[in-house]
Amino acid sequence: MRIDIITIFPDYFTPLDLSLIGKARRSGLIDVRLHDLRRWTYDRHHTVDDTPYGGGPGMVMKPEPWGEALDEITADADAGTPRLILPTPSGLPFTQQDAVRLAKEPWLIFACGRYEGIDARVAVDAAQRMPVEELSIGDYVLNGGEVATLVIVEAISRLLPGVLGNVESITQDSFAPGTMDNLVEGPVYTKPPVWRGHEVPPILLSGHHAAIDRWRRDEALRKTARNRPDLIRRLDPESLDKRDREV
Ligand SMILES: N#Cc1c(-c2ccc3ccn(Cc4ccc(CN5CCOCC5)cc4)c3c2)n[nH]c1N
Repeated sequence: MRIDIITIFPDYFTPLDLSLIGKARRSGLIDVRLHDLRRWTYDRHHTVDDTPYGGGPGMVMKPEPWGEALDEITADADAGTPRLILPTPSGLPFTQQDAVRLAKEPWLIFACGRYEGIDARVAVDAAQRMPVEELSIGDYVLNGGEVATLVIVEAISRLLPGVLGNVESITQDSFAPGTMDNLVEGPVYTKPPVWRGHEVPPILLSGHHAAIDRWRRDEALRKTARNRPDLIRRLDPESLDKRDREV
């Protein structure tokens, strides 16, 4: 997968040099290319913003640099057609299902806005040449699209074959379609068996795998009911067995 990221703060993305994503980049599994938007400005101050038409608070990102940046980056005809991802507070909620869907894309471009956002014509113009998605990572306000892009890139990259050593951890993920029925994960434990007087639940040391699986599902149901009752309501009643209903 090729990922192009356009931003005025390229240094925000040094975390993509680290850990499993950094390893995937070095092995060629993921081709991440960072672009400083100011490269497509020509005034002395490398201006990327201006006052909003119609008044209002803050500044808006000018369309010209974005248009030229996207033109140059997408001119690479050999790479096929990219999908442009625009993080924004007003975007569609980004979900695990979106991560699964976008992980199948060969080429993504992320436009990281700042200030009060990017001139709306940039998305309209880009949509004439490629699919464009406005996505939000949650109902809280950030200062720009960089953190959201890091979140989305990590959620997608970890699903790519070869990036995570342990494929099973993907299938056991919360929100992963299928296996855990979109339940959140229950508590996890490791050695020592007793720590500061706190014991690991004995069932986990029993070696009875069917009982352990049952206990884990019970704990996932309990935690989901406590922290995410909205997910419980969405569960297909057919997916709950008699024991589940007793939890
Ligand atoms: N994904 C994601 C995000 C973002 C996000 C993503 C991208 C950009 C680019 C600029 N910003 C700052 C910003 C703050 C507030 C507002 C709204 N105001 C606009 C003017 O009228 C008042 C209301 C817009 C832009 C961004 C924030 N925040 N939270 C998420 N889940």
